[in-house]
Amino acid sequence: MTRLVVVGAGLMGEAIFSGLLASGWAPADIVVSDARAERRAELSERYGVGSGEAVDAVADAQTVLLAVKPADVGGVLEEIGDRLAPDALLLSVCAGVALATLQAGVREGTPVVRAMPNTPARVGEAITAVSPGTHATDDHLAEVTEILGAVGRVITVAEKYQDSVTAVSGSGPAYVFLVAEAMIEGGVHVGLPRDVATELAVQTLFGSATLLRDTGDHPAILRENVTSPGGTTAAALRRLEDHGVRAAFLAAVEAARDRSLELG
Ligand SMILES: NC(=O)C1=CN([C@@H]2O[C@H](COP(=O)(O)OP(=O)(O)OC[C@H]3O[C@@H](n4cnc5c(N)ncnc54)[C@H](OP(=O)(O)O)[C@@H]3O)[C@@H](O)[C@H]2O)C=CC1
Ligand SMILES: O=C(O)[C@@H]1CCC=N1
Repeated sequence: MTRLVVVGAGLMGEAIFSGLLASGWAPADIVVSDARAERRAELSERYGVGSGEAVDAVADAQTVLLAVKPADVGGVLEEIGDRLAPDALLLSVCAGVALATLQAGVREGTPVVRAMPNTPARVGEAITAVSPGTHATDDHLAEVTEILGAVGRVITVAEKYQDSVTAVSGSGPAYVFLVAEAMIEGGVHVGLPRDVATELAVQTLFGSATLLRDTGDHPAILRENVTSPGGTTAAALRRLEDHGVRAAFLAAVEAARDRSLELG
């Protein structure tokens, strides 16, 4: 049996299976299936993994990772839903797609887990929230935790939180990259060479995230530590508040949550 068959080897599918390879999985444990034969061939060549048509590959899979766009899920499940091996596990990372929809697309009794990872999986620093379906046991959750734990941290949440999780951590890297872009542009605006501004911004984000995670201190405390009375940071934060940055983040997360609900 193939340990993992990836159906939809785009950005997220590749991020996960390449992370698994980096963590020590053998290429022979993985088969990738994508809509385009050239993409399958390219991935097979680059990583040494197997490749094939989804409809054939899933019949021999221990776990099927579903990583196609939400709009393609219905068609893909029609194609592969009744081809999964009787005890195979379906693991979906598709935004907004509910466990009920996934379970309705496979044979009765098939274990299903819904998950929301993020692209830092590419460097082993993802955070993934998983929600087990009706027939997923602790052993299935352990298998999912082993797969997604190879590319970062894993937490379990009730399915009702998945759309909100998507809005915070699934989409979250994009918010951070936007902040990075803006900080770099700010540096260039005040006269720094672009490469210097980039190094300063990237290491500042990395260092700040590490400080936040490793100390466990509340972000407000860490922000206060940087903010000298009447100093430079206070002047900058005043401008950010004037421009409604905090409110913009609240609205953005809410919009992402609502869009996830719509996608489902
Ligand atoms: N990108 C992200 O940050 C995150 C994405 N997700 C979720 O992951 C899923 C994939 O997203 P992402 O990787 O960004 O999207 P991509 O478009 O990069 O990947 C989807 C892949 O699925 C392929 N595909 C389409 N139809 C089929 C089919 N019938 N059989 C096999 N493969 C097929 C596509 O091929 P082709 O290009 O030829 O159409 C494409 O390579 C989405 O559901 C998304 O919600 C979850 C967390 C984070
Ligand atoms: O933008 C999206 O819909 C996907 C889901 C989370 C991140 N990317």
